[in-house]
Amino acid sequence: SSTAPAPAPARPLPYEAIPRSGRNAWLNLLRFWRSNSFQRFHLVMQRNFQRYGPIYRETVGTYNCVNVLLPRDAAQLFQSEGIFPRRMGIESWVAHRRLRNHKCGIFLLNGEEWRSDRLILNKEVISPAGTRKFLPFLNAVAQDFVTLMHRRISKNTRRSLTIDLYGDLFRFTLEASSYALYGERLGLLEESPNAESQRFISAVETMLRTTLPLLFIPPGLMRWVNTKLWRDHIEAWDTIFKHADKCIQNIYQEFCLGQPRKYSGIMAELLMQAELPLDSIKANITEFTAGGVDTTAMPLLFTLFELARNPSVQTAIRREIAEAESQGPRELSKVLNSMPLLKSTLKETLRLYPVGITVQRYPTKDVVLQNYCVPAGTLCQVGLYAMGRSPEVFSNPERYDPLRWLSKEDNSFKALAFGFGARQCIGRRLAETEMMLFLMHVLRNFRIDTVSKADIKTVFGFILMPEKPPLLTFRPID
Ligand code: HEC
Ligand SMILES: C[C@@H](NS(C)(=O)=O)c1cncc(N2C(=O)c3ccc(Cl)cc3C2(C)C)c1
Repeated sequence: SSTAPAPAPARPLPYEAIPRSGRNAWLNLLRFWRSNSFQRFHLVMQRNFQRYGPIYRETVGTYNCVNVLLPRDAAQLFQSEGIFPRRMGIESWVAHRRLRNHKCGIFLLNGEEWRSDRLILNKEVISPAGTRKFLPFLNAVAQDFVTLMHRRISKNTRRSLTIDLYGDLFRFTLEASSYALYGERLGLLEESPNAESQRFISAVETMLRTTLPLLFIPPGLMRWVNTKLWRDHIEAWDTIFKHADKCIQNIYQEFCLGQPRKYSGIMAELLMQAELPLDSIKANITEFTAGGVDTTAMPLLFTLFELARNPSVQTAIRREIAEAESQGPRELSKVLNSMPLLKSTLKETLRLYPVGITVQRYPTKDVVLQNYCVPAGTLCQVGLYAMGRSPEVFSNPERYDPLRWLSKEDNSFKALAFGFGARQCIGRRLAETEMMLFLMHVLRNFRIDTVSKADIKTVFGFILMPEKPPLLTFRPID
């Protein structure tokens, strides 16, 4: 029998017809500014998707953006990113680099400049070969963290330790990423962590906190509206660059005196390859140093909290770790690849607590999203926080269930916490490896518990973070 012709796809609706949140851009900005909505940006987006549907347009100040949350629209968007994918720039960061005559790292570069640096850096930072080289460095630091916790527990008779892990996690991630980058231990996990590195950690926090209000206002205006905010921002940046410069000088000095024979970190490899000029190496290593602290510490805190309030998941992971260990001594990367549940646990944490709450692109050609025609060059972003908690995308979204990632279900374009494609997070392998090794050693040595089973409220401070850090209890496993 003749099959009826498939209905012609409806002609895409015009861009102007996309539902809009709020009418007047400047009124929006004022409202945002007054109600300090920046910190709840992820929740505002989630509510807007519930109100307007899977696509809506937002104009806040000079910022105009199309927001989507479904995997298929993310796929459409990435298909039109071109060979020089671009996300929204951060004016205030670029302004600082110009002020101090520093080069920009790949995060701030675009076009050919970005691509040439990125391809060179990929080999040492995100490639499997590069990852295998720095993996033992991360493992040593994860083991030292466990030693530090045992030392603290042995100091009290209760044989348990209840602490706010915030500060310790920042010290762990800075110690680990610095060791992988510079091949040098900062000594942050010893009794008296040195003050200079502590100052660096708080400078990264200050810089991120002061970035937020600057995101939506042109810094030219900002300098006059709120000079203290601007001054704090610049001061924090100067501290960050001074710290990174000191680490780089140490390595550069030794390198000039004689090339190290064995692998001594990402920075030394880049110096030896000499494919990037020194000022480009400095600009990128500084980004990696600062970008490797909060971004990796937060998901660890959220994972420990979720495992504390989901003891059955915690037990299942502990069993997987024991199983992986019982296969006898193997190369560490093979051990990590034999722990799918642990890897899915990280995915589950990043689904509910995506460090970067959105992924942004400017499509290079017109793209159809939710049957609307979006012109090339329009800023579009995928709301990761809203997607991760949308019942349209994930069944029982509120349930912390890492096994969902191991089911036969089609999860394509659902795990976007590290972005997508050629411009995805270059620190992805460093972060994943660091977090897996940390959790492997911590879970093998301690049972994690928490009193409060209530959800953690999150705030957006350029990084998604807990409003109040949870209190966790560590009990040694004899
Ligand atoms: C060592 C450095 C480093 C670490 C650690 C790191 N990042 Fe990144 N990340 C970067 C850099 C650099 C970029 C910019 C890459 C580019 O533009 O080519 C980036 C970009 C991203 C992007 C944008 C990707 C895109 O497709 O636009 C996301 C999302 C992201 N990171 C998420 C994360 C998450 C989640 C973590 C930790 C759980 C993390 N990052 C840890 C360095 C890092
Ligand atoms: C949170 C998320 N935002 S995103 C990229 O998705 O919009 C993110 C993901 N990966 C890395 C970062 N970084 C930082 O934290 C940071 C600090 C200081 C400098 Cl000099 C460079 C950075 C980068 C951009 C590497 C931030």
